[in-house]
Formats: sequence, C-alpha cells, structure tokens
Amino acid sequence: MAINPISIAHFAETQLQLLLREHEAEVSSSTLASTAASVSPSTRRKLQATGYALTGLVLSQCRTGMGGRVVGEFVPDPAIVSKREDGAADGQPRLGSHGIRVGDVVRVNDVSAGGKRVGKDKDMDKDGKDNKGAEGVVTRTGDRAIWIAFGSRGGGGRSKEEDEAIEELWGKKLWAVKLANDVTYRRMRQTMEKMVKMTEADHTHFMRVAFGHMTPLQPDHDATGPIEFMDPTLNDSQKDAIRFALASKDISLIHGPPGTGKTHTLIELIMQFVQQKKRVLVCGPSNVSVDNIVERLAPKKVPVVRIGHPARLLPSVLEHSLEVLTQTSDAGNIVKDVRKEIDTKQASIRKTKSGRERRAIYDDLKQLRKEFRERESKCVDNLVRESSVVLATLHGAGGHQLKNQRFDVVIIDEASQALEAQCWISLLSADKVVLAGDHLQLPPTVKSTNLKSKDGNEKADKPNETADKEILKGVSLERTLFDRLLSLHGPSIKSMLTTQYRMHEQIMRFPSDELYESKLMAAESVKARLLVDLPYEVDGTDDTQEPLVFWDTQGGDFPEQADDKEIGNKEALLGESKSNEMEAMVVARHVEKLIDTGLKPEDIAVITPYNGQLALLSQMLREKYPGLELGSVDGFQGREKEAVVVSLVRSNAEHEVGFLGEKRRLNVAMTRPKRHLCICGDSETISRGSSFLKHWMDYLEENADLRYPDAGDLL
Ligand SMILES: Nc1ncnc2c1ncn2[C@@H]1O[C@H](COP(=O)(O)OP(=O)(O)OP(=O)(O)O)[C@@H](O)[C@H]1O
Repeated sequence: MAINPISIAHFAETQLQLLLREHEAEVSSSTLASTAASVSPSTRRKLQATGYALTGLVLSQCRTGMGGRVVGEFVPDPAIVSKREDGAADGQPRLGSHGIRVGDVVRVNDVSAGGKRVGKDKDMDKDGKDNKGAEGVVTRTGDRAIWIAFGSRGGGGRSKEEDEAIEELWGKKLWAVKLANDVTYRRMRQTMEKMVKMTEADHTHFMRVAFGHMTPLQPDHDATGPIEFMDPTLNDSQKDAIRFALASKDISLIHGPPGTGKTHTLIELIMQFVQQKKRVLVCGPSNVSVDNIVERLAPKKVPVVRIGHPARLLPSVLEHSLEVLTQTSDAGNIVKDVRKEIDTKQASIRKTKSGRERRAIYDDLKQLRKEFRERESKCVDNLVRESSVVLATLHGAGGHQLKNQRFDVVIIDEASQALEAQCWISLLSADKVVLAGDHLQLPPTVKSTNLKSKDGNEKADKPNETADKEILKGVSLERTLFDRLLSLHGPSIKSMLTTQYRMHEQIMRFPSDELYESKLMAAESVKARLLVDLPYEVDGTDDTQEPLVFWDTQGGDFPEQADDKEIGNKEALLGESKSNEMEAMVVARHVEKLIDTGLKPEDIAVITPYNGQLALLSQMLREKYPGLELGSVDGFQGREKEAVVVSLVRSNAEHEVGFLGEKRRLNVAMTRPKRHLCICGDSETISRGSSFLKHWMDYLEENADLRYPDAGDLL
C-alpha cells in the first residue's frame, strides 16, 4: 500500500529550483563573486589580507603529478621581493602571509590580465584571446612556494585549452585567488536532472520506497543467518543496529545520538557486508567524515579504495587513494610510460619558438593524452571493481571513476548533515541504503533560507502526513533525507544506539529525557567521571567536582546588546548578531576559576550561538589562554571537550530567544562536554521561549549547581 507518495520527478524539479536559489545565495554572499580575472592591485592586496588571494608570484617549474595533473610550483616574484626586502636571511625569498590552504580551488592569473581594462573585453588579452587564467587545486604550501595541481578532470584528461592556459603563465607576474567550489552544486544538479528524466520503469524498488510509493520490505533475518561479530566491544544496541541493517531489504537508518559510537558501529557493519561478499560504497558529506572511516577500516586489511583529490585527503589515508593506487599498484604500470612521454613533450613546448612546431607538439600531446586516458580509465576501472569497499564524499560519488559502477549497498555516515540532493548522487548506484545520523542535531547549513524556526524538529520521529506537501511547496532544503524517511515510514525503519560514551549521567539526562525518549544510558566508564578525576593533577573545587553548573543571570542586570556591526561572513546567515558583555564576564570568570584548579585550557571549550558574543569572548580570552577553544555552537557539532561553557546571550524584557528556539542547536550545545557543563544565561528570558526551553530551565534549576552572579562584583 502506498503512503503519501511523492512524484519523483516533481521532487527533483523542486530540488533543482531550491538548489539554484541556494547556489545564487552562496555566490552572491561570496567575496569571490567580484573577483573574476581583472582586479586592481589594491583589491588584490585586500584579498590577500583577508585570506582569499596570494599575489606577487611567478611559475618556477612544472611536473606531472598524480592522476596526470600538471603540478606547478609558484614562488615569490624576485623583482617584488627585492623591493620589499622581506627575503629571508638565507637569501631565499618567502611568500607573504596568506590564507590559501591545501585543498582550496584557486585560479592563477596574470596580474596584467585585467586591471585597468574594463567593459566587455576585460577578460581578453592583447590578442583578443580569452584570458581567464588556469584553475587548479592547492596540493602543498610552504614558506617559499605554493604548489597547484591543474587539470580539473585529472587522469591526463586536461583539455588543450587547459594546457595552453598553463603555458601562458610562464614568465608572467601572477596572482592566485580562491574560488568558490561549485563541484558539489553541479553534481547535485546533474543528479536531480537525471531523476527528472527517469520514467516510472527506471525507478528501482528502493527509490519507490524512498518516495513513499511502496512501504519498506520486512527485514529478512533468515537470509543473513546468525551473525558472528568481529568486534568484541560492541554493545547490544550497536549489535541490534548491525543486525537490522544487514537484514534490511531497502532502507535502514542507524540513529546515533551524541557519543553513541555511530562510526564504531559502521566499521563492523562494513566488515560484515564484506564477509557476505557484498560491494559497499561508503560516503559522507565531508572529506573528514570519509577519511575517519578509511583510517579505522584500513587496519582491518580489507581492500578499500578512497576516491577524491589527493590534496584534500588526510595524509594517513593517501595510500588507499585511487590516484595513488593507480601509480603504485601493478595495474598502474600500464599508464606510467605514457605519462613520462607526456612530460617530455610538455617540457619541449617551452623550448620551441616556432608556432608550427608547437602546434605539432600539441597534436602529439592530444594523441598521447587520449592513450593515457584510455589506459588510466581501464586501470581505474579495474581497481574500483576489485575493491569490496569504495569510499568517497557524497559529491565525489558523482565523479567519472564511479560512472556505471553498481553497489549492493550504499552507507552514508553523518547523513543528517547532508542535503538530500547530495545523498542521491551516491544513491542512484545501489538498491539498498544504510543512513547513519541524528536528526535531532543540526541539519546542514543552508544560506538561502533561515534556520530560525522555533520547532525545527517537532515533526521528527512521527509519521507526518504533511511531509510530502512541505517538500512540494519547496519550503526547505534543510529537510534531510534521514528526517524525511523517518517522517514518511515511521520509527520502524530505524535502529537507535542507546549507550553513550561521552557524558556524565547528569549532563546526559535532560537531552535524553526531552529528545531521545529517555533511552540514552551512560556507559559505566563515563557516567560518574568528573574533572577532578582527570589523569593529571586537578584540584577538587566546587567546579571540578560538579558535572552541571548554571549561572543564572535573571534579574535584568545582564542585558543583551544588539550587534549591528558585521563580524563575519556568517552574519548574513545568522541575521543581526547579539552579544552580552556582562554575561561574557561571567563566562570569563568561570573559565579562569577552572584553569586555576590546574585544568588545561586545551580541555575547555567556550561556545555560544551568537557570533557577536563569540567575538567578545575571543577578545577577553583568546590571548590569555591560547589553548582554550572558542567557537560557535554550530561549528562545534561533532566535537567534544572535557569541560564546556555555554553562553546563551539572550536577556531582554520581551523574552525573545531568537534561534535559541531551535532545539537541535541547544541539543548540540549541551551534549559536547564529557565531565563538566556550565550554562550561563537568563532563565527568565529563556524559559519563555518554548516548552522545551522551559523544561530545560526547570531541569537546570533542580539538577544543576545553581549560582546567581553579582553584577557589582564583576565590574
Ligand atoms: N561499544 C563500545 N565500547 C566502548 N567504547 C565505545 C563503544 N562504541 C563506541 N565507543 C567509544 O565512543 C566514542 C565515540 O565513538 P565513535 O567515534 O564511533 O562515535 P561517532 O559516531 O564518530 O561519534 P558520535 O557518536 O558522537 O556521533 C569513541 O571514543 C569510541 O571508542
């Protein structure tokens, strides 16, 4: 029987519209929108100062790197350096300070490419040729040089235009500018376009279930038989989740509340699939989420291959990267010779003056490259086919390496942090999916809409008749696949991990009761841990022997301030920011007292939902305690610390709580600490925000060590 079916084509069309709007919002909020080829020297310097550019470069050498990409080495322009006199004592010129990092996509351009030229030929050089520079990915940065890999498609698949663009850089004064990386957007768009075009007959069983045309099939436990777990440390809820995911015929969700060992569980699940001779594609929304799994899987000796640009991978997982395997494995030998030949030819272009000879070399190169592509694609295909486990980011799964590859199952970690369209990039290649995540923490950041809803997750976990309508109205990109499936099919498609290995029981109790149906249990090893029990010397004080402290600033002496000034780019997303200077002083004093006990600043995090407050707290604390971590609540998702101090900021006569009303944000804030959580806020204002906030304030009043700061004392 069908339940609230959603038309797949209509869904994809709506997503396309929403994605377009999101992309436009992203581009327009990006400083880089205005930095096409031509900018003035002062803008270039400004861009360097704000971390977006690196000026005063020349190309010093080129070689063919991994995947047949050309890697250019860029060094400071000797002319500029001698003028600036900032060469090092050893006479080697150094790059100025800049914010370009490994993995950034950059465009390298001739400084004279634009400048004063304006109007329609601003991107043209003197010959009227298009002069957009060369785009690449930063592979390494050093004091004296920066290395950039060119060739977007890799695999020697550079086009003639790309080659020429690189050639053009020789002998020129250059600068590099960071570009917005729109690969993710492009791949989502392609996937949605594909889904729009599908006919009914193209829809797999799994797709029909995902859109409510069919109900999920019953899990088949008989088919999987008795399971022998390899990891002896797994707890019962983890084992149940693994059994459930193995037996599922189409969709299963692993719901992992904070600290419950989602990744730990996924590693065993992957191993079990491998033992059953299944091919598994493992994805996550970020490179870090994927590398985290590669690192933990690698010691298990299963053949794994990680797809992705080597510059963006953790060094520890490089040996499993497809591009490295293409070179180091036996299969890789067949491409080596051709690459050498390409290198030699490439180098000879520079020595050739005559245009005719150059053209001849380009023709040869074209042939060689074709050969390279064919051989490499065969090699890549073999390597991918021979691997039981392929790992990639969700958008990486849309790359050419996985074209036409089918998998028995796709596993997506941190699925509740991915846009649904992003998930579908990987999902079209399999008939079964396992999603791991927690829909009660924050969804991915979306710029084109605002996360200000007061009851962001009110509907989660309940079959929701209006889910389909909502999507068709195009209300939200923030609704994740994880959340939508749960609403569509109800909790029978999920299995929840219930033992958490992070928080003291008293820190865990409120989120467990309020959001996780009181199902969370604190593992024996963590339930009673206090700061004073840390393995290094910490004095026993009111703070270090107390898991939960509430500094209640009620009474009107700790009022918030509206912060109109721009503090960071995120302001556009967060709206006008707020701060609270008096409350910041309470936070600072608490931090000082903790550090006075011997607690290391590295073991403390101060987090707040408001950027205005973050800026204020940074001014007060950053210099004094460099090891202390200061951040936004949103940015701290997925992290943990021994002690966490949360500054709630809001304190006003109108009882406005703004986006404290989003309980997923508060859930993230209160579930980061292991041994000590200190909340600073005005219970009067906050308890009027929502029933959730009221319950929280009541809980803190009853269970926390309640303290009332004296404003006079602080001043
Ligand atoms: N069955 C277990 N027995 C003992 N420790 C465990 C078990 N499962 C997980 N842990 C520990 O719990 C911590 C969190 O586990 P893991 O890193 O797998 O979780 P995660 O899914 O990445 O994070 P989170 O659960 O916070 O989303 C780790 O320190 C891990 O060693």
